[in-house]
Amino acid sequence: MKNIPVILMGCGGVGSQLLQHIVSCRTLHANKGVRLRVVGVGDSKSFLVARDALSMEFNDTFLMDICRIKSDGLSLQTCIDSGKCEAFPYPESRRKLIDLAARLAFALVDCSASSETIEVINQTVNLGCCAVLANKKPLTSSMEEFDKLFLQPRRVRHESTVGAGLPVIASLNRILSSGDTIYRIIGSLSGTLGYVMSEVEDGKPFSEVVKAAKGLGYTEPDPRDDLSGMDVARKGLILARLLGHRMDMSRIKIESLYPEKMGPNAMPLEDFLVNGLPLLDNDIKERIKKASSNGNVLRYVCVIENSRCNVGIQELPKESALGRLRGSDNVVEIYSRCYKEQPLVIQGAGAGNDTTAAGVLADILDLQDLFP
Ligand SMILES: NC(=O)C1=CN([C@@H]2O[C@H](COP(=O)(O)OP(=O)(O)OC[C@H]3O[C@@H](n4cnc5c(N)ncnc54)[C@H](OP(=O)(O)O)[C@@H]3O)[C@@H](O)[C@H]2O)C=CC1
Ligand SMILES: N[C@@H](CC=O)C(=O)O
Repeated sequence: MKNIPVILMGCGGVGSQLLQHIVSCRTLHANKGVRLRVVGVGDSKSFLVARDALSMEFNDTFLMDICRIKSDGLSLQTCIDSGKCEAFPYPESRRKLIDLAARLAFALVDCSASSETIEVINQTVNLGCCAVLANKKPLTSSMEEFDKLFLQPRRVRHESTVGAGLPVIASLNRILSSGDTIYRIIGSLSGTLGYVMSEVEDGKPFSEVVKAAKGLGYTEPDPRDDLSGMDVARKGLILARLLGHRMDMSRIKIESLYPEKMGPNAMPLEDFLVNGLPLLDNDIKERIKKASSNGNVLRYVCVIENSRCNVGIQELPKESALGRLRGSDNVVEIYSRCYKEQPLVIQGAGAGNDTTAAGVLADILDLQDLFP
């Protein structure tokens, strides 16, 4: 039986769902000759590690306790007295991770939405570990950090960073490996914005629909990351960099759905959700009404072409591939030498804890040949 030690950073919607998937797939994995040994779990405040991570692991009851604690909105610090693990506050936890990576090769899974994880990911990968990311931020900082991370490309997986569980990155890599040239990608890459647009089309207020998207686990921890277009821009940047374009976020033209005075530096999240969002209802409703009077719909679209990437709202025919999208579905159209007239199209649920965590789990399993 192959053993893959797993350490999870970030145990919110996606991370907790991943732990549940790991537990519920025990028999399936055993039949494939693989066992995932979860030896550490961290949230924003602390990091829990099995007492002897080289030989011990968290048992499934403890993993489910962790999920319960997190879904009750509590900190992992609550588990400190359980006697099953050692607990480390930040930043001591980072040192513990590096220390452990020197003795044990593990899969470090980033299900946080933090930009602070990149250093520890790079250091552990350098020491022989693997990294699996749902978090887009480590892939969208400087080109230098991106290059560092991909010094060991076989040890890094990040399928869920674009299109959640959809096989977007895998398809792109296969096309590129075959020597085919991709010259255009166009897509609706935000589950949140797709859901919001189609629900507002059906007559619901924008503010209510955004809050519903948050409740359904589609949005980023702060939904302004979605509404500002930043989340889509990050996905666009990841795809553009995979195509070989050495570009930074500053090169992407991004359209925001709220004014700067409602941004994270000007307004606390709670204030934005309660007081800011309703102020946007009318504008979006009017834009959608105007598009509808032309027989069109609004979709938030990402276009990558000629080493340029733009993200923003487009008015599109209702019957186009993008116009037909409903709910949290994403669609990605890839045009290349082989897919010239008719693009390769990937479509399906593009957000949600279940599908995202499933994508992360598939990435971990994909690493099995790198573990003894
Ligand atoms: N939801 C979705 O549909 C998809 C999400 N993703 C990505 O998955 C990631 C997680 O999303 P989601 O689960 O919805 O977010 P949540 O806010 O539910 O969870 C984030 C978790 O990360 C923890 N955290 C924050 N900072 C750190 C840190 N520095 N180190 C370790 N853990 C940290 C938080 O801790 P605490 O609990 O203490 O706050 C929380 O447990 C995001 O990067 C998102 O972009 C990708 C594709 C789809
Ligand atoms: N907030 C994102 C989640 C997946 O990346 C989205 O809505 O698409």
